[in-house]
Amino acid sequence: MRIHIADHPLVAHKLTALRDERTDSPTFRRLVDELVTLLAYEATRDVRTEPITIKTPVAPAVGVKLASPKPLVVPILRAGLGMLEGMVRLLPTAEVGFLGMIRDEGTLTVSMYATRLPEDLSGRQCYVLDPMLATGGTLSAAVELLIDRGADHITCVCLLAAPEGMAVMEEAFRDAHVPLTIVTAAVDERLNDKGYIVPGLGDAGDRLYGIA
Ligand SMILES: O=P(O)(O)OC[C@H]1O[C@H](OP(=O)(O)OP(=O)(O)O)[C@H](O)[C@@H]1O
Ligand SMILES: O=c1cc[nH]c(=O)[nH]1
Ligand SMILES: [Mg+2]
Repeated sequence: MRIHIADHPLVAHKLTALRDERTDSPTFRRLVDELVTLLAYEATRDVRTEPITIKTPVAPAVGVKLASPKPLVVPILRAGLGMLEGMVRLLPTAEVGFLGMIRDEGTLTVSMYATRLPEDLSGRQCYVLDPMLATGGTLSAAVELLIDRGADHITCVCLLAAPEGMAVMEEAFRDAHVPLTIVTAAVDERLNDKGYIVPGLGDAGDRLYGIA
């Protein structure tokens, strides 16, 4: 598994504003959108392209276009939905699949309540969107499902990660034959006893959408 921590002053600036408890929902949504655009630039470094020839006003030129099959972007509901627009803006040919997942706040175990994905993901590059990688229960279950359906290249885009969640992902996919990358804006200190990232930003879903 490859881990990329986006080390850029604009990323750090936006992340600081996101963490701030005084940031209201409309501003939080806008900052998530902007931050994803910056992370998407890194996350799509290996996106497959194919050559095309076009004509400039002056001469023919060889360029590239996004390859087929189309990349698949998979936001994990709810909070991952806040990252969708920022991602597809940079990947306009992408298709979008959905996973609805929620963790029990007491036991921290995850259940999947919605799945809307192609049955066969063979040959597809997949981009999983989830702002928070905490215990890793959610993201590991999502990645496992994509691998089971044949995805052959998976990149997870997270705003924040905890070391505990990173370790769970490393262990779960140690022997995976699929290239797996996690792109995140920062790795925080730890989880608290309720499974929240410290210092983190609180509950990403609630801060985006308001209801628990
Ligand atoms: O790494 P984990 O310990 O599994 O926690 C991370 C998950 O928790 C949050 O989702 P939540 O269950 O709060 O659902 P929501 O997005 O609907 O708020 C977050 O959006 C992640 O999906
Ligand atoms: O800190 C955390 C952990 C899980 N989910 C969140 O939204 N925030
Ligand atoms: Mg939540």
